[in-house]
Amino acid sequence: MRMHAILTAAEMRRAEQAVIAAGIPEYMLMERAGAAAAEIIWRAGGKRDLLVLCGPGNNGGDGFVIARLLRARGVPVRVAALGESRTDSSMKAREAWGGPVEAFLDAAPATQIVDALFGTGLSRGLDGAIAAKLRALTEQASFSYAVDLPSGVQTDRGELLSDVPDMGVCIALGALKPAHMLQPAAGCWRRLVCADIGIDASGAKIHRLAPPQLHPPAPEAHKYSRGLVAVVGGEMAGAGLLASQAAARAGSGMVRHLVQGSVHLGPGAIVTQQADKAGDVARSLNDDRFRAILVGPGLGRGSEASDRLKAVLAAGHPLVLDADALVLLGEEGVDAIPQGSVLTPHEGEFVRLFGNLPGSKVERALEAAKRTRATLIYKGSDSIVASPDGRAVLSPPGSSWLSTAGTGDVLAGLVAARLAVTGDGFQAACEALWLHGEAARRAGAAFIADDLLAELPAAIASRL
Ligand SMILES: NC(=O)C1=CN([C@@H]2O[C@H](COP(=O)(O)OP(=O)(O)OC[C@H]3O[C@@H](n4cnc5c(N)ncnc54)[C@H](OP(=O)(O)O)[C@@H]3O)[C@@H](O)[C@H]2O)[C@@H](O)CC1
Ligand SMILES: [K+]
Repeated sequence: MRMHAILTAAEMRRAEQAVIAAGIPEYMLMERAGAAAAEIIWRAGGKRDLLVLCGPGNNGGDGFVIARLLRARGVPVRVAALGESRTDSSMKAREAWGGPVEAFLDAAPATQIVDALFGTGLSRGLDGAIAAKLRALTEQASFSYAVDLPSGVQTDRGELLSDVPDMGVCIALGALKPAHMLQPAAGCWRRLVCADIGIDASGAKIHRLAPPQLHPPAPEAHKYSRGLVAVVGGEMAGAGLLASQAAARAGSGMVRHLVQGSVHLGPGAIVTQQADKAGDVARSLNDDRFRAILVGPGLGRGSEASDRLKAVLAAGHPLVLDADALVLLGEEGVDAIPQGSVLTPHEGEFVRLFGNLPGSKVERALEAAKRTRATLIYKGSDSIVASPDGRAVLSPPGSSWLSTAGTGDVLAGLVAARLAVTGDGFQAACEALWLHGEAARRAGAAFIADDLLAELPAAIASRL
């Protein structure tokens, strides 16, 4: 399994400095970056006419290298620049290009365009006229490539500091940056490729979500050794049932669904147990064989729900806290969250729990994990798993069809199952997030949350 490292702009600069200190000049790195990008462009666009847009820094320098190398392959190349080149390496690359350089705002369109205006050194939004010209040229081109990042994208936060047109391919250089995974930036291209330029990113704390390595049950396994899960439901039985089924299909040995009222729904494999009062919940959970308890889906937000939640918090088992449990904890305060729990907030729940924390979504997720000493899945179209020890995993954009009722309940059930199986909150969160995305991919279009359940066995089988 290959874990893609994600480096912030500052970490990227440090990694670059380490390579330079080891004797590779900066210009050599620029040549590598330009060569890698040129290869990708050549494979996609061949000899179609190309316009390279170069900025004043090293991103522009990469552009000049790309222009020179593709010209040498017989591509009709023009270059347009935003003024003079300002770094030593980009001046060198411009000199090596040696051809004409048009004024950016006057550049005529081309079949292919390369955005090498700004990369990790972007410090503010593009001027209106420059952004408008970049959009016009991009829309007039049939092929468009962003070098490292589309110009206007903030590297660490994934924000758009000015208007960014839709690009065809984004060519990340050396390592992925947070903006390659975070929205809205991650929605600005159709394809993302990462070019290796010899940067050592092995110390990275942030990675892209990778397909997990899963294992079948051991030969001597039985239902309790595989992990007993409880799903503590409440007012709305359907949500708890979805979560229970997800937990049952994601590798746990047995699932008990504690319901309010005499509701007996769902497949026979799920043990439905009536637990009307908080005391019933406490009694049911008084069993050492539980490896994970999920509470939140369908719980409700009234005083009864609050009492049920307290019974769960006091039970002393590894917990997955989702949905209404997070809302109730938002009122109660995060101090009530037992250390080592897994929390699965979406944006609204996150803000209720932690307020408006500063920084990027990654920094906010890590700060919340540190405060609660819990693993977080900070959900969204750019979900993040954050550990209190500082590790974070960022999920690439998945199926937008997941934005439908009940998919969060399925994810919470998956986390509970994987927690019961692995005993490790961070690993469980990563595995669950990947399985959820993979089930959605397999379910195709216009699915409902229940459809994800049927896809789980195949998603799991693909990783054994
Ligand atoms: N790290 C690596 O290992 C490697 C990195 N490489 C490449 O280098 C890139 C980073 O290069 P970089 O640091 O020179 O920054 P870059 O993005 O070219 O822009 C900085 C310049 O733009 C200016 N400027 C900023 N915003 C502006 C605005 N809105 N409007 C106008 N001007 C604006 C800014 O000026 P200032 O903010 O000081 O006014 C400065 O002059 C990286 O993305 C990758 O492509 C590879 O070559 C090799 C290996
Ligand atoms: K760029």
